[in-house]
Amino acid sequence: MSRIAKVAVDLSLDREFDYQIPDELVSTVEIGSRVSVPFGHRHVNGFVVGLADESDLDELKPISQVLGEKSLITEPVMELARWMSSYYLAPFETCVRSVLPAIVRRKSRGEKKQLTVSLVNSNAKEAGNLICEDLTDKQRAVFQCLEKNGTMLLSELIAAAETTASPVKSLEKKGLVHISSESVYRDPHAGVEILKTAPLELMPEQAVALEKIVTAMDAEKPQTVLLHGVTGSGKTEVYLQAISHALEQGKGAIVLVPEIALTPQTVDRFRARFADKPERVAVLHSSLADGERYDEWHRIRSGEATIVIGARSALFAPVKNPGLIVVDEEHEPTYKQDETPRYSARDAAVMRGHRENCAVVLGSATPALESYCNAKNGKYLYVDMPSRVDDRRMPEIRVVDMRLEGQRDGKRGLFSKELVFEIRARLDRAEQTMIFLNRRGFSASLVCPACGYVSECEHCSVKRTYHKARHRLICHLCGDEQGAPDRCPECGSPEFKYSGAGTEKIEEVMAKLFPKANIARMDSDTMRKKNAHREILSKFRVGKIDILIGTQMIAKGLDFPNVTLVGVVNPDHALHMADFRAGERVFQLLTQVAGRAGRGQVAGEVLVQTYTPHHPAIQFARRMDFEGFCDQELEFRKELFYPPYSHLTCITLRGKHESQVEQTCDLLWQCLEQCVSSDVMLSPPVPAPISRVRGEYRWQILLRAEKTGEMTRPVRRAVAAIKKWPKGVRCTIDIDAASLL
Ligand SMILES: Nc1ncnc2c1ncn2[C@@H]1O[C@H](COP(=O)(O)OP(=O)(O)OP(=O)(O)O)[C@@H](O)[C@H]1O
Ligand SMILES: [Zn+2]
Repeated sequence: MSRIAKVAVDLSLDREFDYQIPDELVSTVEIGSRVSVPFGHRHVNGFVVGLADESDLDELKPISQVLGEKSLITEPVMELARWMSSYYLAPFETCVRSVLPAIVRRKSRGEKKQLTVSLVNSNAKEAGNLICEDLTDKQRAVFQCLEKNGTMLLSELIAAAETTASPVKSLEKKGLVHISSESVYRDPHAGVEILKTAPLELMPEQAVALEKIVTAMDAEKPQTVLLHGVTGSGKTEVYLQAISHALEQGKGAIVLVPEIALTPQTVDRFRARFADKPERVAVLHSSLADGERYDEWHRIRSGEATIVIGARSALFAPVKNPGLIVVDEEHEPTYKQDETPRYSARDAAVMRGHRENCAVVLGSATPALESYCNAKNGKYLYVDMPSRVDDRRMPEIRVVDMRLEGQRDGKRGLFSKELVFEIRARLDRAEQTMIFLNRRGFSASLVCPACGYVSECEHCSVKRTYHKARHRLICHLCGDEQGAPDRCPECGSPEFKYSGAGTEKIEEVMAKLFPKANIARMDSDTMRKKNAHREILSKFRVGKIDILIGTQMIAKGLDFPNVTLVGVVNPDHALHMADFRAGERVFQLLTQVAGRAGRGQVAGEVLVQTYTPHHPAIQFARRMDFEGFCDQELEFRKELFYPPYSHLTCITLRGKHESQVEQTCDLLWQCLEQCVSSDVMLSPPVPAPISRVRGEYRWQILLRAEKTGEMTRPVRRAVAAIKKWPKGVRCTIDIDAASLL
């Protein structure tokens, strides 16, 4: 039995402290236990992160108390936190904290209790008759109510007997009723009924894929598999059957889905397959209430739930002995957390797989170039499914050159003639259309043609977006908003121009073009209410909506067989972003959006309206040529030593005073220059592409190297070398940065 515990306390000190484990706690303290320890003159809480037999210190204070019954962090998850801390250069304690939902960390007792009341025994009736005369009217009413209904919730009993708790208490004192407290499960799916689905008979490609995955799962050293399946190839069905295999082996499974694709539809598909024992499936995502999250997490910890489906942080779910971890849409940038620790859930999943000796499946129709190269190099097993279920045809993608469109009409409309024509054809045939535009609001910007004034956010270096319904100008970066002016604040001209359409405007114009159609819009503005998602999607499913307009919310994972047309409006602005992955992102997005069309009997069609029709990302997407896209993109990455040929670290300094930020950045760069080896490519400091956010200026330094370790050591040293780190300048280090904006 170890006698010394290493404890990370909740004080952001980034170090561990040794404590003695007192005799009476030896059997309860384990790695991951939540404990209370003396610290200076007070007590603080912390986690046991390690156990030891010896300490460098002679006198150790004892742990005062263990909070909760079970350790909260299992050993493999604790190891994962340690790996994150060293790989992503994040304080260990922050990593430990981030593997637990806040509510689980805060409350050692967070279950919801309910009081139930029952008659004491079968003789109670007789006893009741005997003593009925002794009872007050109210007590009698309560007694009779229980006689009639059996055990009742205290609250229901009080309501039914039209009384208060006090007569019930009196009856308890007389020994006639028993009041007990029971935990109630806060069910995130309360009221939603699902029917069990049977496994589908697999298509040949699916069968091969499943077989390879199962072999990887059963191997002595389970492997990571890249499942490259085109949209509609039935990846989800393969996941489901692979999970069944894990269950048969007595193991659990974790399925990660991007938050945005974590629609009720997706969750229901998993719940339905395992509906014979619904308690086996737990969900973890951001729209759960705290209590629901607490219960779901503890159901996993207790071993009741063995299948977890959730967003990024569900990777840390305390599933015992997982047999499979699935990362669906593995290319999604949202798997990268954008606060410390800046981990990639995909890469951390592969890491957890290694540690728990469990297979990992990364699935996508458009794998990230990093994963694709890992598969081609043999690091991952490559499995592909190049055709759709039932040999359904891939949609035909047409690129509409909006430059020509403009010339034809003399004036530029929002929609091309072709798109309008095709939508009308769908309405006539009672088929459905989706229109995708990755910009919410009404207009991207407000411009004064007279003096050239553009409304920009005061705190960020971006334009404000006009929201017409609310008649306000809103900054999409910091959320700052103000009323839209009637005339130009600079020159007073009343001739304002709003340019660059958003989803709100598309909806308005559509409604004018197709007055009889049912049109709905899905973006973060219309999705504020809790069940808005479910409502719109189920209306769309049953055909009550003809045209669904949306942002990236509608790009992924949705499976609506009656959608035969997808229109993409202006993917161009994403191409012009100052990020080396811009082309890759547009290619992925177009492929995903296009994948929503033609998933049923009727073939689908996709129209992409663009001002840059010849851009390779658009052309390769049109031809559905993933390999062609990769070849040319990889060539460019290789030439410039960008990922996947290197690992990339982005250091960002931010602060209110630009000169201070710039000077500190220069200083840091000089330190770095002295620390890095010749294997590291160090770029000089530059202002970030979005140079100001929330009133703070931002400067960046990029480092690239084949191995991350070659950068982390010098970066750590350089940051420490700056003795006088000016107050007000903050530094973030992003290893394997997903975005440079
Ligand atoms: N073996 C099968 N037999 C019949 N239908 C199937 C089979 N496998 C999957 N399907 C159906 O095909 C459709 C597409 O499958 P699924 O959604 O799993 O594809 P996917 O590859 O995950 O798609 P995407 O990446 O586009 O979201 C679904 O409606 C699914 O029920
Ligand atoms: Zn702003």
